Amino acid sequence: MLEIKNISVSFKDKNVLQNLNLEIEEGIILGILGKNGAGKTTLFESLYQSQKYNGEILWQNQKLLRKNISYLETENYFYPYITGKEYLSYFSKDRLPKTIELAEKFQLPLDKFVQYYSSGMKKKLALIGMLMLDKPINILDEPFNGVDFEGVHLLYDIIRELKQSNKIVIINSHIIETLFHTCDRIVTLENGLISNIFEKTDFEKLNHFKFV
Ligand SMILES: Nc1ncnc2c1ncn2[C@@H]1O[C@H](COP(=O)(O)OP(=O)(O)OP(=O)(O)O)[C@@H](O)[C@H]1O
Repeated sequence: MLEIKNISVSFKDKNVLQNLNLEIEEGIILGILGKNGAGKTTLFESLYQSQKYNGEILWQNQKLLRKNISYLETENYFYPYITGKEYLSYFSKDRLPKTIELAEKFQLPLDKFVQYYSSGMKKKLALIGMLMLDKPINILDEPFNGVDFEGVHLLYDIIRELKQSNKIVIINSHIIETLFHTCDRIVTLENGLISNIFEKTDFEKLNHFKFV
């Protein structure tokens, strides 16, 4: 279980997260919906331990450590003169064949310098690297952005596999249909806390949902 307990984050006089609480069980794919500036990135960075916060984040009853979590950020930055294959070799070590298989499914030109990749290709490359880290908790921030039709379907399969391996996946997407398709549960982030929790059977209600 991942337990987020009374997390608060402030920037100067702005309280971005205010005593936010959330529990996520293993094998759950959780979607987060929030308006621009609602604090999703701040929450992800707190989970990733790159943002200072007040409160507690526990994984299996211990303080959550960076080694247990991976984070696919919205923007992906690469050294331009590295090839896709060289990049992935840093992550995969003993799993290079699996990595290359995934890259082939995504039709990534692995021998090209990353500087010649499109933004969708960079997203796919970063995603494969992240998957190879094989962490129990995985944050995907806008993973569908820039990814082509076939890539989206591959990503659906990958998320399904992560669920089958009992991993936690936290997804932020402004394309609600992608959340309907992938998530077991969707929460809304408003005024610094989790304002609603929708289970799969309630997703229909989100079609009419309005933020306060
Ligand atoms: N380092 C910072 N210093 C000051 N204010 C910040 C900082 N980081 C974020 N903020 C503010 O905190 C609020 C939440 O930002 P955050 O990036 O977490 O929102 P978000 O939900 O990820 O937004 P978006 O959907 O636009 O990416 C915003 O008002 C933002 O301006």
